[in-house]
Amino acid sequence: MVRIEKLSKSFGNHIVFQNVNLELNSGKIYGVVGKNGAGKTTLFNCICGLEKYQGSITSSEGKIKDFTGYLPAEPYFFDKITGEEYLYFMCRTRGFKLHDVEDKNIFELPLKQYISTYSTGMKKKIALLGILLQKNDVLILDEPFNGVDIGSNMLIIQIFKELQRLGKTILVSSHIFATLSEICDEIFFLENGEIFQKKGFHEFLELENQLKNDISTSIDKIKKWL
Ligand SMILES: Nc1ncnc2c1ncn2[C@@H]1O[C@H](COP(=O)(O)OP(=O)(O)OP(=O)(O)O)[C@@H](O)[C@H]1O
Repeated sequence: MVRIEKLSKSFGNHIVFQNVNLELNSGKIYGVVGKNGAGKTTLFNCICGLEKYQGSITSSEGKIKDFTGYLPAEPYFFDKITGEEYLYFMCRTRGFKLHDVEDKNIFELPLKQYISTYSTGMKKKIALLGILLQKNDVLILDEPFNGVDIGSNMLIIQIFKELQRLGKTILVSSHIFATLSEICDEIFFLENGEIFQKKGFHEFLELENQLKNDISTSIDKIKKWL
């Protein structure tokens, strides 16, 4: 379990969020939604130890980075590394050797090619495959569905369900609300520096309606000049 207590993060005078308290339990899928700039990536970076913060983020299982796989919205790769080398590297960082790499190539990626030649969606898939092969207990995924083809999106959803069955913890951000409401046990809504926890079908529906209401003013405006 990951426990987040009194978490606050600012960049200079800009408060991203304040006094956030969350618990991430095993076998659960947590969604994160919020407007562009609401703080989703910043929250993930704090949990993964990539940003300084105030408050505490702890786990009874030890150091969070030792059992957490992070998929950034725009994954970074070394120059001149092939897909296959990357997957071997990712497993090596967890102290084991990767076998039968082609058999693990569920996204049918050209593993002998340099990742620098991959498309945006292919880069996301190789990064996701890397953290899946590591067999992390916690997965933090920043917009995993973005830029990925329809079939792979369906596959990713099924992978999430399988990981949940295995007792893993998933924290996932997305701008596709229907996908999140289908797969998540809880959705965290970031707004104006606060996080609101939504649980269950009715609260998800309420949140979706709230998000729809938020855009109604803009729609009224655009109708006047479009
Ligand atoms: N390194 C930084 N320095 C200064 N401000 C930052 C930095 N990183 C993020 N911010 C600011 O923090 C806020 C939250 O950014 P963040 O990237 O977490 O948003 P987000 O919810 O992930 O947005 P998006 O949906 O567009 O990906 C934004 O106002 C952003 O401008």
